[in-house]
Amino acid sequence: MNGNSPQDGAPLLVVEGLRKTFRLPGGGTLTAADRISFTLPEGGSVGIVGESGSGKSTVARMLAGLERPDAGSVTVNGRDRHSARRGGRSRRDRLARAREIQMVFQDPYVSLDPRLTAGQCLRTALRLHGHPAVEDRIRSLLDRVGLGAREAEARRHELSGGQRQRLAIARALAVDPRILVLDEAVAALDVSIQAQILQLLAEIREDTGVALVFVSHDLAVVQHITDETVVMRRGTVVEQGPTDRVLRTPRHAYTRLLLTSVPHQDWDPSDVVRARAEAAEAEAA
Ligand SMILES: Nc1ncnc2c1ncn2[C@@H]1O[C@H](COP(=O)(O)OP(=O)(O)OP(=O)(O)O)[C@@H](O)[C@H]1O
Repeated sequence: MNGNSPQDGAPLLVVEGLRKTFRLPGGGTLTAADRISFTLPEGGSVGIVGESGSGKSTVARMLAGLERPDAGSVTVNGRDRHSARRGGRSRRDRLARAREIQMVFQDPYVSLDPRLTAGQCLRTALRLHGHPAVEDRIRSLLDRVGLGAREAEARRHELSGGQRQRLAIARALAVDPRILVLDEAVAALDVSIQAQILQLLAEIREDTGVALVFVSHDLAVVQHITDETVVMRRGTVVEQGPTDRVLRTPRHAYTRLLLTSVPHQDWDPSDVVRARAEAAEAEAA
């Protein structure tokens, strides 16, 4: 991993009071995220869960620096990622910031250059960040994510969805990030491929010590890969804590609704309707 080690005992990532409000085309505003706070230790893993529109991607984008918060701060290793500098940021600053946090999206198809083979894609990422793009390094990155010599020569349309996501993860890892933010990174994959990618991410975390921020609408997905979970609803955090505790003994009616919505043996969709009514009641109270 690059960079310095965190100051004694301090979390690697500290998110404090983040807020983002968008102007709507017809006038008016929408607060997509408000008062979002959590921490992530070095090598830790946190899940951000909630239904569609709850503000998860907005938070992920603020972490990665793709969206500027209206309030609050994102600090990595004690350094504020959004602090304004006179004259703007230099290219070097921007690249250094990108190396701290890398992001993997739901659909890597759009973010992969159709002209480049998988090997060339990694070479480009390494060069951009000033790493020597030596063949050994490219091969070991591909190997790290379970891609071989055939895939190294393939372009994006010649790779399966799972292979494309493996390549996107390899590209993110090319710069030795401290933190990977994965925004619905397995949502578009078949369940069996999802399991393989989740297993791969767990191994990468174990081997490299990279910390994970796992954004998902699916509680079953965060259950296996995160230590802590943050539950978002309509732009705010309704519950957060150790994943085991949140999933076993949810305190908020909305978390119970999310849990009830996960299909399982003897699952009855009418339970979801009931849980939704309870969540609405709890909100009105
Ligand atoms: N650039 C934008 N301009 C206006 N509104 C936006 C913008 N980006 C997001 N929103 C709105 O902010 C709210 C939160 O969106 P966000 O994408 O963060 O939610 P989400 O939980 O990630 O949902 P999904 O999983 O469906 O992407 C939504 O109501 C969305 O329409």
